[in-house]
Amino acid sequence: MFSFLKTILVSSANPPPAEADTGTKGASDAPHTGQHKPSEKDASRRSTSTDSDSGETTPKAQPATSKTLPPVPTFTLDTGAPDDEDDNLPPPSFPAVNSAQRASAPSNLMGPPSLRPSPQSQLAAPQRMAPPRLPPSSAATLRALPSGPLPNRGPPSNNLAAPSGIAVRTPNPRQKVQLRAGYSPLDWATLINSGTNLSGVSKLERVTPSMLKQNNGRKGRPAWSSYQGKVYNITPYLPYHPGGEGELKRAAGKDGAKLFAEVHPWVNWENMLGACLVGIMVSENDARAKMDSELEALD
Ligand code: HEM
Repeated sequence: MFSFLKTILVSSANPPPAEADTGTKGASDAPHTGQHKPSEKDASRRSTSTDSDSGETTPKAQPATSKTLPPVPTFTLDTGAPDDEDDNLPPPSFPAVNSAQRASAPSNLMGPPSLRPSPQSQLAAPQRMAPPRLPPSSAATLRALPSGPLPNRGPPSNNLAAPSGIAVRTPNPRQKVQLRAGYSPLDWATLINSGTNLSGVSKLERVTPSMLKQNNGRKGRPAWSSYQGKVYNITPYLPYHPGGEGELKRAAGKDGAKLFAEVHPWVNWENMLGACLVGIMVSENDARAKMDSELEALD
């Protein structure tokens, strides 16, 4: 470490011989000791430089002089010169000259000093920048209520409040009913997960159209309804139906798939009515043929 520093000090104390006449090439060849011994290489270079002096065209590095360098710009600090000098400066480039921020900002925050208000008005002015003023058309658009179902969501609630606070009815109101205590969707989920048989039959049935029609929920009979070939006993679900018993009864004794799909295609009836499965739909002929074969087996 010390020897290295010593080397540097000695080197700076004994700089290598000036080579302005031979260019800068020889500088890198100078030994670290600072004792520049002219080698054969240097001698040959000197001879080359001498050749160039005598007319060769190899370009040489020239020392920089004030004639070749561009003038260096000078800067001076503002030492409290009068404001009048600043009035000639252009306004700051941000925010843009015609922007809403600039238009709505207090003038003491923007613009050249010549536009600044007097000290009295500065005291009264708000210190925060006011929000940008929107044109009347865009303000109305922001406040407009959605008129139809929102994308990827269920039908909108019909209790949307207008900005004025008055409830407005949407064109697609929900027809949900107030369910009695103990008949919420959660209560239904608890019931079907309890493993209780809600079908009203001991084994799966082959249900003919006439059988389906007969079990329509009237005169003490259960209400059956078919969905894609499967028959469900919808009687236990009636008080739990969010759309009301009356709506659900419209599907009793018949195929309810069309009505169902018209109102809430997103509801999974298979999951909700699994515990209510009565059987599968068969044609009258199938049922008759089955009965015949069973009678034959008995003979
Ligand atoms: C047996 C099969 C059915 C099941 C499991 C069922 C289930 C449901 C469920 C879970 C809801 C709430 C939907 C929600 O919150 O998004 C509902 C609502 C409703 N259901 Fe059903 N439903 C059935 C059949 C029917 C039928 C056949 C009709 C009409 C004929 C009907 C009419 C309605 C109506 C009007 C609503 C309220 C409106 C709405 O939620 O958008 N439902 N039903």
